Amino acid sequence: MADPRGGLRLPGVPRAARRSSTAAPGLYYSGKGGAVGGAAGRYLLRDGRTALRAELGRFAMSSAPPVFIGSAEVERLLPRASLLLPGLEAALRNFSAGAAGGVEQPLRAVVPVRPHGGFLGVMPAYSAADDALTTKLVTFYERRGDSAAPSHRATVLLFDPRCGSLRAVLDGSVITAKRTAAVSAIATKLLMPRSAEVLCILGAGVQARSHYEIFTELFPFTEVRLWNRSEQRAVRLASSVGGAVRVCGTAREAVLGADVIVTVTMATTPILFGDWVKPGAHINAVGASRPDWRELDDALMKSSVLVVDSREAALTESGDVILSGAEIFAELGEVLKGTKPALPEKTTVFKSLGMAVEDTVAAKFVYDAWSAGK
Ligand SMILES: NC(=O)C1=CN([C@@H]2O[C@H](COP(=O)(O)OP(=O)(O)OC[C@H]3O[C@@H](n4cnc5c(N)ncnc54)[C@H](O)[C@@H]3O)[C@@H](O)[C@H]2O)C=CC1
Ligand SMILES: O=C(O)C1=NCCCC1
Repeated sequence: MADPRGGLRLPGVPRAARRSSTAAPGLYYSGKGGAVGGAAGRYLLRDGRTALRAELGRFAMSSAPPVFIGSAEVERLLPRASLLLPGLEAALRNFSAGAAGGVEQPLRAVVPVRPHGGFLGVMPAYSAADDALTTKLVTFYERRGDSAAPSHRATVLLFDPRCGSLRAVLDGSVITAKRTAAVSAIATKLLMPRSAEVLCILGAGVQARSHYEIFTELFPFTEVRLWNRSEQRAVRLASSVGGAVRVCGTAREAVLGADVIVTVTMATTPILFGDWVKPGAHINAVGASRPDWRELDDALMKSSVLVVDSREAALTESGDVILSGAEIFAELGEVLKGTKPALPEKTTVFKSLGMAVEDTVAAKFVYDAWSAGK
């Protein structure tokens, strides 16, 4: 089987039944070379042998079979984060419109896994405008050192909103990387100074790459600077992206004079300080998603115009917002709608925590592209 994530286990279907069955409706895999079938099509088996058990038939008839869309396929169907911009802008506007916007999105539940320094986030949302219903399950673990294992892993479940049946299970890591960077790009378009030349990225992981990609696609920066706690990782990222990137030895060196700054680290104490920041710069603060974690210091938080994705989430989850006591000026959706001004001439901070409805938009985009046979 080509898809490295392997198969989804069907509830109530013994492994033996899955191994010895074929020619019946079932679970679909979309990985390249993976296998299989249309709506009434074949059931994929690890060894491709015969005879479907009765319980599998019963399960499969109860609803259309879900498709599994792995990371390589999500990447293929969503090659550029910028494809999400119109859908995300609409979703942000709708979210900030309250009930009239048709976005149902409770505050995410975050379960600490204390002995292992990890967290599980559960992020459900329904968007009436998209008629799409999803839940993302995302784990994030504070790294030990700078190990190569991903710190974040995610899966998105996409349901048929008409009846609640599961339509698709999608890799959520690519979706998370791209939708987060796209939302930062939306904030940047609205809030950055008029002539922005220097981009600075603090952090060199998954989000650093996705932010680099969309920011250099959309904006004409003349210089890109990168700093990471471990310089080796910054050098690796810089040499893999294809464009010119200056790796800086200190965060301060990277920040001084920058017009747009992106913080995408796993830091839990400030790595960006107000007295380094050029007046009028725009900052996308993407990390520090726990109430006691920080990326930005109090001076920067208090002296900037603060825009957030969700007020409720910022006041519950963001250490930078809660511990600094900074006042929230607007939600990004309010600025998009024009009910709050953008103020690009001021120093601005967009505090991003990530919203479930962003995953809804991205998952629907990927699923629709898959359904269209792209
Ligand atoms: N706002 C949103 O929608 C989302 C936010 N995030 C957050 O963005 C941040 C980056 O995520 P990824 O790139 O996926 O993580 P990653 O693990 O791929 O990269 C994290 C980077 O931070 C650096 N780092 C680790 N500990 C540090 C410390 N104590 N101080 C300074 N640097 C440190 C690492 O060297 C690495 O370059 C995380 O805080 C994550 O939780 C992630 C997904 C969505
Ligand atoms: O929105 C997300 O997805 C995440 N946000 C904060 C950290 C974990 C993932």
